[in-house]
Amino acid sequence: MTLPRQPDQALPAIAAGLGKRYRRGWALRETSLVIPKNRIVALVGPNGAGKSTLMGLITGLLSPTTGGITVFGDQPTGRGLHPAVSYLAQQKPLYQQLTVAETLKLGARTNPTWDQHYAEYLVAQGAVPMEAKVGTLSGGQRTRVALALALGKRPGLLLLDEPLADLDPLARETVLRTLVTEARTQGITVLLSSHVLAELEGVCDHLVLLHKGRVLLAGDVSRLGAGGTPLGVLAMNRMREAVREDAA
Ligand SMILES: Nc1ncnc2c1ncn2[C@@H]1O[C@H](COP(=O)(O)OP(=O)(O)OP(=O)(O)O)[C@@H](O)[C@H]1O
Repeated sequence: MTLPRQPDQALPAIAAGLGKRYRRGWALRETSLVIPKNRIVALVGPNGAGKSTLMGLITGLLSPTTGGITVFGDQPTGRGLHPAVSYLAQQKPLYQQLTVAETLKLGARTNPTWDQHYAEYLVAQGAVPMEAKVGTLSGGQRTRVALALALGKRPGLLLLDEPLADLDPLARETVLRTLVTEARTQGITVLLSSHVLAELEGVCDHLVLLHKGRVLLAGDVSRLGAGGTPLGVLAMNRMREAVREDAA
């Protein structure tokens, strides 16, 4: 079994001080963030707030216009993902014609830190048949395979860009429960973007709230909501405040 990569414990998972401008304007401005390790982070904000852009900068698929970003102390190279990072985008990167077993084999071929036993265990836990073609699986089963592919790499940081959007509420809950268990037991930092604040409640212990390309709130939920305010209420209150400030 391949041992999980152990990022330097003294370094944060993500440290950023940057801006990102597309042709149409700034998607992120003066974004300053430090995300410690071993957190399950809710990345939330309205449409167009800059969540996917931030994910793209962390993966190195995008590069900052100003400033910089580090992931476990390293600057993204732009030549593929950091070895300790797994990224699961909304459109799950799976080949419909491959079987689940062939999909995992591909994971093994492309990831030096691949843990086949662990990936098979995650698939089996979801009762997904190994010989089934990916194209014949249900949405929930496909998400389970995509998650096994992402976690089989044994990442230190897992980025999930609205991965549960096409699942029914029960499947969402099951996948989230698996995710939290694995993140907690394996010491994985997870950055999870979602519009459904309620489903992040009790799952995420750290909040990053973006609005119009700015960080409105960032930190551990226990610290931000000192009186035990739930994550969803914290985020909604701060967003309403920002809308009022914009209107004033
Ligand atoms: N490739 C691109 N070219 C030009 N503008 C872009 C590009 N990608 C994003 N943008 C713009 O940057 C801003 C932030 O977009 P981004 O996709 O990061 O937001 P988001 O928070 O992920 O939104 P959503 O919740 O709708 O997915 C938006 O104004 C968007 O129109």
